[in-house]
Amino acid sequence: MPAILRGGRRWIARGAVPIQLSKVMYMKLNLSSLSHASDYEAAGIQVPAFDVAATQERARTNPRWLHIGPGNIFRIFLARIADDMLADGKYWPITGVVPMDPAEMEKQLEAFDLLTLGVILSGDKRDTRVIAGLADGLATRRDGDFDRLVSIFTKPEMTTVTLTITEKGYVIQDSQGELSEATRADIASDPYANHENTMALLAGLLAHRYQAGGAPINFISADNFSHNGDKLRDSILQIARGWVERGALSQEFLDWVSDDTKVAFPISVIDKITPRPSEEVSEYLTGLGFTDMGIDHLGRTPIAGFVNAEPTEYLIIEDKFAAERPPFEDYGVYITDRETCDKFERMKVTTCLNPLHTALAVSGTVMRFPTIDSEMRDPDLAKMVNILAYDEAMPVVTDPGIIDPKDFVREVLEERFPNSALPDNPARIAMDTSQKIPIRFGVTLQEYQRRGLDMDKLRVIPLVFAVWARYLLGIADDGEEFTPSSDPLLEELQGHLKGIKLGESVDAHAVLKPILSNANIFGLDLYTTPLAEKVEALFTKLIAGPGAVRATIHEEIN
Ligand SMILES: NC(=O)c1ccc[n+]([C@@H]2O[C@H](COP(=O)([O-])OP(=O)(O)OC[C@H]3O[C@@H](n4cnc5c(N)ncnc54)[C@H](O)[C@@H]3O)[C@@H](O)[C@H]2O)c1
Ligand SMILES: O=P(O)(O)OC[C@@H](O)[C@@H](O)[C@H](O)[C@H](O)CO
Repeated sequence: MPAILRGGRRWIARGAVPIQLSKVMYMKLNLSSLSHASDYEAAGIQVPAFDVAATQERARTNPRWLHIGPGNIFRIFLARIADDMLADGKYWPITGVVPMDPAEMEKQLEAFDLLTLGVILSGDKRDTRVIAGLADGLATRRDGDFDRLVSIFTKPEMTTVTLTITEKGYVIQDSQGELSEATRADIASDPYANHENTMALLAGLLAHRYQAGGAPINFISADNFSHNGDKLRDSILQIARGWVERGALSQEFLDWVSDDTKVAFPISVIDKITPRPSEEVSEYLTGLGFTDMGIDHLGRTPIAGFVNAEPTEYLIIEDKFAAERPPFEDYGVYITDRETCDKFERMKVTTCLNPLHTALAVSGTVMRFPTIDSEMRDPDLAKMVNILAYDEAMPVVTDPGIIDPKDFVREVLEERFPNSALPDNPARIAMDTSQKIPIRFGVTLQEYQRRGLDMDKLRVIPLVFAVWARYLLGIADDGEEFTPSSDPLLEELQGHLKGIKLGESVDAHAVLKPILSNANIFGLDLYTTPLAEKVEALFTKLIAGPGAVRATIHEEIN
């Protein structure tokens, strides 16, 4: 939203109500601009309530909390919690570690002296704040940074590692469930080396820590999947075991990593819809006077000095720690027993939020909806996710006690997804769908099987699987091409569907069998359920020609 000059004063349209700034300001987000706090205040932007430069300097030599994958959710949620702690005099600055492209560290974080502008969007309100919880930054693939990472990792006072590296960051197997070639190469290599795969990197860093005395440590995965801490532990242990089996490390090291009083892997659930940076928010910040809040790209991924998100947030962590940790519970985080985490996770990740998101992601992309909220204004799509939530998912939800599932799902369907201020693109959510399905749908299907519930009644779950298969063709419902979001199995899956053309007949069973029978994708072989046959029939309808996706969804849910 551009700034408007009126009588020499600068006005910014903020929602419906223009706010007036006392003077025109042009600034960049960096440490030096923080010394002009009045400029920020004039623009209604909250600034850190502590000495950021001094904290950053101290954090380089006195690290306490390491975060791997300092992307958007981290910057607006965990880093904000750390900022709040620092403001209260609790010394928990974060050292961010970029495990992939060092350009992410340089362009998205270091260019802004590690600061982030957090913009919370709801209705016509935008609450903007400078977040300074990230106090040091490393990129493992940058010369010299790995050595510094080892030195930080071996310090006993650095007791907590958090992660937001996406589901695929934990995967050490191939699509057939065998150890991947890259993992086998890591196991064959020097444990103490700088490994590209994050699981091997962490296993190797633990070897360094053990060698340096083995101070206890906590690993908290904050990625969106079932039993994230267990998966993290399992991947790290498999690699560590491989090293021990070939004699590169001692059994004592493996015993230490396996001992949860020494190395703890609590499970967690994190919830805050954090879309990619939006052009509208970029323009709004530019209108406030920032000259560096444009959106750049790393490959296809948009990056920016700001993060936009919804106001709602939940973080639930299992009370299982081996070492001193940030005082999370004083900052709105639930520290609770495993059962409560489990139930919350089942509610959020496997039933009441993330599966609905994936349903909207694949159908919205194929039907070319620009945002999730615009899909929620479409009666068919809104009805589709309502059926999915209330009729198909809710039967397997158990109340976690800390929030009533009925309230949670109502908030998701009536407030959070329809939030028209939140520019969330279906393509973001469609990323890595093959990795998400086993968690977002497979867990529910397994629960149906376990409880002997009737799967034949399911209408939307098979429809979503069929729309996903249709999505993989890379042809939108208008008959024109689109580029599917990245997914580690994209090429393999598209290989099975090669040659399919809209309007031409196809043997749906033959082309879909290799996909629908893959228990790694669906959590079970769909041919052991009534669903495979339904998916095949739906897929045949969905490829009947342009407009068939819209027509099939309409027909199935009405
Ligand atoms: N964005 C949200 O709404 C949201 C909400 C709740 C939870 N999460 C969880 O957080 C994760 C990150 O989301 P985000 O929005 O911050 O994404 P992002 O793209 O902004 O950040 C992802 C981070 O992970 C790193 N990464 C990506 N692939 C990796 C790999 N294979 N190995 C190691 N590191 C890798 C990236 O370098 C980056 O630092 C999600 O996958 C999800 O599990 C996101
Ligand atoms: O972040 P991902 O890629 O695992 O999933 C995409 C979205 O469904 C997800 O990010 C939600 O926005 C989030 O889970 C809300 O808390």
